[in-house]
Amino acid sequence: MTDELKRGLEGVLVAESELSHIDGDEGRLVYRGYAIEDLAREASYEEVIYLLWHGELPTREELDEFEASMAAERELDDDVLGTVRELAEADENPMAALRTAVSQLSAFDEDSTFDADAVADREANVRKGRRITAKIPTALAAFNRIRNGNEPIAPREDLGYAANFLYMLNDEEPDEVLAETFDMALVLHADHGLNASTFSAMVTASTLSDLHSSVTSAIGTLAGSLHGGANQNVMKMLKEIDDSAKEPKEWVDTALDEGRRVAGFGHRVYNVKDPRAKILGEKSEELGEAAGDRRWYEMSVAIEEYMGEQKGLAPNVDFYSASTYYQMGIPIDIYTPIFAMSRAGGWIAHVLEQYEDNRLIRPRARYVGDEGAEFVPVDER
Ligand SMILES: CC(=O)SCCNC(=O)CCNC(=O)[C@H](O)C(C)(C)COP(=O)(O)OP(=O)(O)OC[C@H]1O[C@@H](n2cnc3c(N)ncnc32)[C@H](O)[C@@H]1OP(=O)(O)O
Ligand SMILES: O=C([O-])CC(=O)C(=O)O
Repeated sequence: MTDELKRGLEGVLVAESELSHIDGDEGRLVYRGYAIEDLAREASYEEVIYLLWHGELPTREELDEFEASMAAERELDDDVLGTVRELAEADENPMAALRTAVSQLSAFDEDSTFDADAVADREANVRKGRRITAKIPTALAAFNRIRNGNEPIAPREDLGYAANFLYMLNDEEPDEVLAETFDMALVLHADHGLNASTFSAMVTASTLSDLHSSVTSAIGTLAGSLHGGANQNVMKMLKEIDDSAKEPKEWVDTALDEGRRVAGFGHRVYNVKDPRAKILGEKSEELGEAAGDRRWYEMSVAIEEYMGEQKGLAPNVDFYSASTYYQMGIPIDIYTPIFAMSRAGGWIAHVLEQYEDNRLIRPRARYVGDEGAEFVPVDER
């Protein structure tokens, strides 16, 4: 047993995984051996989660079957839709609403179980994983429509995962550029080693709790501003800079002087620019070019250059996803739930892996509290 303290578990190896590999010095990311750049360009989100869950890229036939089986699971049970409605009408935070809805899904899942002998059943977990992943977009799109005074749009089975979400969100089929850009963003966010939310899912699974609990834990963990919550804070910063007509530098100087973190910069594993930020930066630029408004992209580039000079920090995945989603017309406060929609594929893959070779995850803390305190009964204190 070592007594070396690793705050934030930095660098601590706790598992072996075949899912994703990050080279933080070279800025490289692979899912099961495939470079993220190739997957982003060539593969759909469904193809990528098939790869993560089943270990190999699907054949055409396997992909068709997998897509159809996911698409058939998109509808929400009326009770879950009722909960989503209540939460939307109460103006709940979208991540909190998603967390609650995903938790409730287990009540209507025929494979739902807390039986220790059954929680790790791989086939049942793949079925549950398909249902959870298929239903998250429906819940999120319905939530957004209801809080804006609109009725939810029923999912369509003939559209891909990405296109169907945009269709349900906007009551309009997206054009090819929007659907492909969104699909690519989902591919880029699908997995990333033992990030905090994935680890949270694994810790939950390691107690032999169930998949719904694992994904619910992960959603709660992703929500924080040091993790998935950063993407919306990036866009808030860009909007604030735009509204104030300040130079991006000035805004950053003020934030740093006040000891605040600049959202979208820094990473526990990357020491260089995140490869996903490169791809999303290109998308952000293309969207700005197409709209004849390069403002959001250029402001982002100015911040990137200045943060590099001032702090030696490079953008992470959240930085350019913000201006990409904004230029796609997506509401800012659902950027993090969209991250969850994608990362669900990775969470489930890691939970499947955890169950295969499970050991309870349980680190320890160095006790620095008092010893030998003498107990005094409450009325004598
Ligand atoms: C999908 C994702 O989860 S990607 C990450 C998304 N989160 C963000 O973008 C939020 C902003 N970034 C951060 O807060 C951090 O870079 C993290 C949490 C992502 C990584 O943090 P860690 O590896 O734990 O680094 P740590 O928090 O110890 O920071 C190291 C130093 O860099 C500074 N730093 C790190 N990131 C930033 C930032 N974005 N802005 C300003 N300073 C920063 C810290 O203040 C600290 O400085 P100090 O040593 O002088 O106190
Ligand atoms: O890996 C991490 O620490 C953060 C994360 O989820 C990502 O970058 O996608």
